[in-house]
Amino acid sequence: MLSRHEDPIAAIATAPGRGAVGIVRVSARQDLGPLMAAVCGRVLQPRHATYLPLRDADGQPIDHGLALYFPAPHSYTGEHVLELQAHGGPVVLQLLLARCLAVGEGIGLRLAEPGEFTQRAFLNDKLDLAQAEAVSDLIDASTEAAARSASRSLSGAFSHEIDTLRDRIVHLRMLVEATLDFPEEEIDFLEKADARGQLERLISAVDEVLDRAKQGALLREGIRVVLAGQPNVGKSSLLNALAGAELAIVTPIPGTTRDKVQQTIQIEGVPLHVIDTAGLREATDEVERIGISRSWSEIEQADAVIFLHDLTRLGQPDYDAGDAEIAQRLLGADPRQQARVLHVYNKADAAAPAPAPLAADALQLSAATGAGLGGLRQALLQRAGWHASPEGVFIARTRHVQALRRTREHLLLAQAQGQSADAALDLLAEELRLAHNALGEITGAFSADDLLGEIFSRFCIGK
Ligand SMILES: Nc1nc2c(c(=O)[nH]1)N(C=O)[C@@H](CNc1ccc(C(=O)N[C@@H](CCC(=O)O)C(=O)O)cc1)CN2
Ligand SMILES: Nc1nc2c(ncn2[C@@H]2O[C@H](COP(=O)(O)OP(=O)(O)OP(=O)(O)O)[C@@H](O)[C@H]2O)c(=O)[nH]1
Ligand SMILES: [Mg+2]
Repeated sequence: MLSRHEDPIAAIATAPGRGAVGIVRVSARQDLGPLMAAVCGRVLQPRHATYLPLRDADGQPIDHGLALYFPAPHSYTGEHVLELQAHGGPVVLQLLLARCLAVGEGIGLRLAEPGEFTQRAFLNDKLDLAQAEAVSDLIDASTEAAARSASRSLSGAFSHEIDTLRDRIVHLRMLVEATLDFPEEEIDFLEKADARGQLERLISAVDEVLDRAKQGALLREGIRVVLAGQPNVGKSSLLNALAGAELAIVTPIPGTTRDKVQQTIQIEGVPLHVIDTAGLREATDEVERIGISRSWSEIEQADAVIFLHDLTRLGQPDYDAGDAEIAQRLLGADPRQQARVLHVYNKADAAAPAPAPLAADALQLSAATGAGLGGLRQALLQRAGWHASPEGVFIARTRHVQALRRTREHLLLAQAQGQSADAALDLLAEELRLAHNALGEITGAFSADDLLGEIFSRFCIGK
């Protein structure tokens, strides 16, 4: 990874687009005195907002604004930071930015890459990697619950849990390494410290954090729910009912929806990306055929599939044959496929009650009246695996969940080594080392360069 002392020394600057107030932000390891003198006309008092004219090369004010100077290391990035807060028009900000870049040419001032301010904060130990990711997750949060849990992760709640686990692994590693170094005292060291008990409790603690991280990842990423079924069963009506808006076209004509319609809704703060698709049938029309093949590819990528049926048509031979054909392709013999699929019967308002015995976990509802939608929302949350209350969740990513899973696997292997009669201590030590490494990837103690590049390049410009 990039060493903390070899990061590029170029100074960086950025300005966002339109807003009430816009900030040109400069971060550099080099002295910003000359830049301040040129643009602000004076040396600023550290960490105090000063109202002054921001001047161009001819000494003419570009704007009057607030200037803030944060001398290193007490800044967001840990470098010297100068902020010029001006009126938020794009032209004003571009002029101000161009002026800074011209004055800063001597110190190599250039435009910042996406995420580069936060990357520098990470490289200068202001934030760990999980906190840096939380900055981006906070900005991109699609629900209030996601924003609150991102803020919790940014404050270090998640990192603290990881650091606590890491300390416990380090302690165990120390015991085992000490035993390896002094083999004659083997039994004493590990027995006396109850190393086996410690390892067992550590695995439970990892399980607990893993569960919370899964909830956090769910809150960040949401799940993809596809509405599938024969034409005219009410898929588009159900999307509209869930979203509370007329998003998709609804008509009595079978084959109305040709292309997918996607909308993100939230249920208890969990984002659900709901996708309405073209009704599934033997299509004769070329356009419809393409639509239907898209439906199937959406179904393949879904986390959950709502297989929608029409209560008013149950028992009609053509209709039943159509459903049977879809069921065969959708469910097959694979139990994992079946776990994804939720059977939902629509048009309960227009049908005689339960015309045929339905599967035990099937839901009945009416997209037209909204009856039964609450039950569907709960069933979707359950399918998603959501069982937390948003207050206790910190934001997390799939990357974190995977690292925790690998940590857990190595700890289990270490435990297996420790339990065998002729415990191979060197193998146990190795598994603990691997568990330590896997956990370290979360906060960035052991992270490859390409991973860091990937994480920061996904930030918006200016963070
Ligand atoms: N104007 C402005 N607002 C902003 C930011 C910014 O960069 N500029 N931030 C950008 O994301 C966030 C705030 N993040 C910040 C984090 C640390 C420091 C800072 O000065 N840290 C020093 C001193 C800490 C202290 O006094 O407790 C330090 O870490 O040493 C500033 C902003 C949100 N609002
Ligand atoms: N009575 C009643 N009619 C409904 C209900 N939901 C949908 N409909 C009607 O069923 C017809 C088809 O609804 P859509 O939502 O367009 O059905 P779809 O499954 O999207 O159809 P395609 O796009 O053709 O695949 C429309 O006339 C709707 O008004 C319901 O809950 N009750
Ligand atoms: Mg439709």
